Amino acid sequence: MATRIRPSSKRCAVIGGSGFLGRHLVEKLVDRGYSVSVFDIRQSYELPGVSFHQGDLCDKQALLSALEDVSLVFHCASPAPASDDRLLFERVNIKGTQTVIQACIDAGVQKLVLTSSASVVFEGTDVKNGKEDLPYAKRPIDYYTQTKIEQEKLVLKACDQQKGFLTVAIRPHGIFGPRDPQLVPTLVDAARQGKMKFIIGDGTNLVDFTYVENVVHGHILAAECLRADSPICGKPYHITNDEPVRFWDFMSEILVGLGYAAPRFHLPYGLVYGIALLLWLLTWILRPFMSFKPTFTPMRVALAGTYHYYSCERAKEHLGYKPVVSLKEGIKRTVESYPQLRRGA
Ligand SMILES: NC(=O)C1=CN([C@@H]2O[C@H](COP(=O)(O)OP(=O)(O)OC[C@H]3O[C@@H](n4cnc5c(N)ncnc54)[C@H](OP(=O)(O)O)[C@@H]3O)[C@@H](O)[C@H]2O)C=CC1
Ligand SMILES: CC(C)CCC[C@@H](C)[C@H]1CC[C@H]2C3=C(CC[C@]12C)[C@@]1(C)CCC(=O)C[C@@H]1CC3
Repeated sequence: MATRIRPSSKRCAVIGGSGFLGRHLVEKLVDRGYSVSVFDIRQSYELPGVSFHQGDLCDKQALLSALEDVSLVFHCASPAPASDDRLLFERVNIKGTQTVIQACIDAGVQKLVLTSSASVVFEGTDVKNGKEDLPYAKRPIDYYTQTKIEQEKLVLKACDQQKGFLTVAIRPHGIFGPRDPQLVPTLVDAARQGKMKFIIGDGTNLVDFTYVENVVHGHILAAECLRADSPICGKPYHITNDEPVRFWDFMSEILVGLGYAAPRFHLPYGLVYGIALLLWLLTWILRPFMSFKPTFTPMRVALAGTYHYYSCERAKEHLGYKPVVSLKEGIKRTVESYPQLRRGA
């Protein structure tokens, strides 16, 4: 009888490896001696030691060719959270994740590490030092979060120690760093349009912003700790910088670092949220006639005006996690990485 060759434990696949977090993860894995297959709907770079497989993760056959001889899979693909395409989120984050799980099982993959989000417990009201045992949001803030909840449940439920298919979910929050296409570019765009003069609320709300290398570190630790007898099987883990910061101080540091003025004038949270909701409704009604994307969506206002920071004690205890880059250093590296976004550039 032919014996099945056990895939090398240093051979892994990163689904979503062309994206912001995915690429940082791929680079670190290569540094650590892994050979990596990237599966993504697009290819955005080339790197020695990395093979690229372009395809849609909803296509099992396409996935299977990228998972050949792979023992460990990271799934960090998702449509952009700013999209309001509910069907796309459902197709990719829910149905696509079912396909990823099935493809992993069919290909004999032993470990699946999902990039979830700490927002799966966030309903638009304060979360202070939230732990992993908080219930999933009953009223998630948007379709993106709604489908991240379903996605996480699917992956954690698929964990089967008897069958040797092990899963774990990493819940990062507010990832930032070089090449991030969302946070800094959106902020600078708003500043260039003169929209960053106001602080929503009293400006004291603490939130987590997590430097991308810390998120990568959490993923790799989870993958390396995932064994049939480990307590981490089938569990979610918050990964943060462990340095909650005032939302508006963080935004101001980035803005000032890039040469823009920090916001100064306060506006009441309820008023801004109400206006954002009205605008959102209006753009939704007028969608067939015009396309207009407001900067201050209800989701962004909720994130800008409430507390949302999370405990990473469980990750420290079970994974040996400790942030490797401080918030101050992360901000410095991020600001330096965007010369094209500096004021006047
Ligand atoms: N950024 C953040 O602050 C946070 C992110 N997360 C999670 O981290 C993960 C990575 O996020 P981030 O790096 O910021 O996102 P990116 O959009 O930069 O990366 C996601 C990648 O997945 C690709 N992708 C999208 N749909 C498919 C598909 N159907 N098949 C194959 N590939 C696909 C994207 O391609 P394309 O760009 O063409 O769509 C992109 O290359 C996501 O799961 C996100 O939910 C969690 C918490 C916070
Ligand atoms: C215009 C300003 C008020 C806000 C500009 C910055 C925002 C674009 C970002 C501030 C918090 C960020 C955040 C996310 C995306 C970018 C921000 C809204 C996520 C929604 C990304 C995906 C997640 O899983 C959760 C994140 C929470 C924080």
